[in-house]
Amino acid sequence: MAAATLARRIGRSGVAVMKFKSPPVNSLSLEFLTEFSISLEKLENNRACRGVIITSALPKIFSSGLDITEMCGKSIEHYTEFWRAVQEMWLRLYGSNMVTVAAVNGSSPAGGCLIALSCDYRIMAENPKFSIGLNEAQLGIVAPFWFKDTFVNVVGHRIAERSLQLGSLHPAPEAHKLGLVDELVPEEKLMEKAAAVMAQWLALPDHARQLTKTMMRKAVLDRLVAHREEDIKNFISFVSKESIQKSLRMYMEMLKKKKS
Ligand SMILES: CCCCC/C=C\C/C=C\CC/C=C/CC(=O)SCCNC(=O)CCNC(=O)[C@H](O)C(C)(C)COP(=O)(O)OP(=O)(O)OC[C@H]1O[C@@H](n2cnc3c(N)ncnc32)[C@H](O)[C@@H]1OP(=O)(O)O
Repeated sequence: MAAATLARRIGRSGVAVMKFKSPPVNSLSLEFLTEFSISLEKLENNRACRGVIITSALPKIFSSGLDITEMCGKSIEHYTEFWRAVQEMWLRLYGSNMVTVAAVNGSSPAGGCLIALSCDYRIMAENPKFSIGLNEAQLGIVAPFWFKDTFVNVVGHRIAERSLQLGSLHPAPEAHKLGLVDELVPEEKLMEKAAAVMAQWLALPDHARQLTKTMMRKAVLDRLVAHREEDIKNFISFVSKESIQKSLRMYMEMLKKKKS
């Protein structure tokens, strides 16, 4: 891979640590997503690995979500490849047999939030400047049904409905209150806490935990598998609309202006 987006390490405890490292904001480009999926596949196939902690090597940002430039002014072929890579990443992570813990050490909008939601447990740094949520509506786009399903499975229908319609980004304390993250800890304690949670989950026999996880997640995973091609078509037709392209361009401009 051209860019070193991820570092991973499997300790004697059978736990890998994956650190997102794609400056400036760990946006999920096609290359990043491909590398992430391959890394997950390798860990999944490694019998020595029973769990993975996902965090960021960058200060203040866990992941800024899907790389918006991948959805602007590109060809149908590119959109197809990109969206398939997004689907693949989610199918691997949400369907993983490993214990997955997100150590959310920075802001995590949209696709970044999806990664955290797809893990078994979320611990977030208790910094109110860090926020997390599915804010797609704020960009004038719509979270796909499997983003929504993943969200509903974590926080329940009512909270998900309100949060999705408003495209809310919840500061860490609010995210904790809503159940979007399981725990808040001081930033310097995040990895220590993630390791402790991991040890607790790994204390159970793998087969019982894995079968239970499959039972809880299968319906949602199967729904995307059954409608994968249709979902790609929907993405392409949605993102190809001039009105959507305009919204995305304006959002990127707003991000740039914010700096000046
Ligand atoms: C009913 C029919 C339904 C059909 C539906 C079918 C399909 C669905 C269709 C579409 C769904 C698509 C789903 C998308 C999910 C997503 O993930 S969209 C991405 C959402 N992400 C965001 O909104 C985050 C935007 N970024 C920020 O808020 C901030 O950057 C930050 C993360 C909080 C960091 O702030 P900070 O001040 O530290 O940094 P800067 O803002 O200065 O950013 C630095 C640099 O990075 C660029 N950038 C930031 N985020 C992104 C990104 N997501 N993609 C690409 N580039 C990004 C930013 O522009 C700066 O660039 P520079 O000015 O050139 O330095």
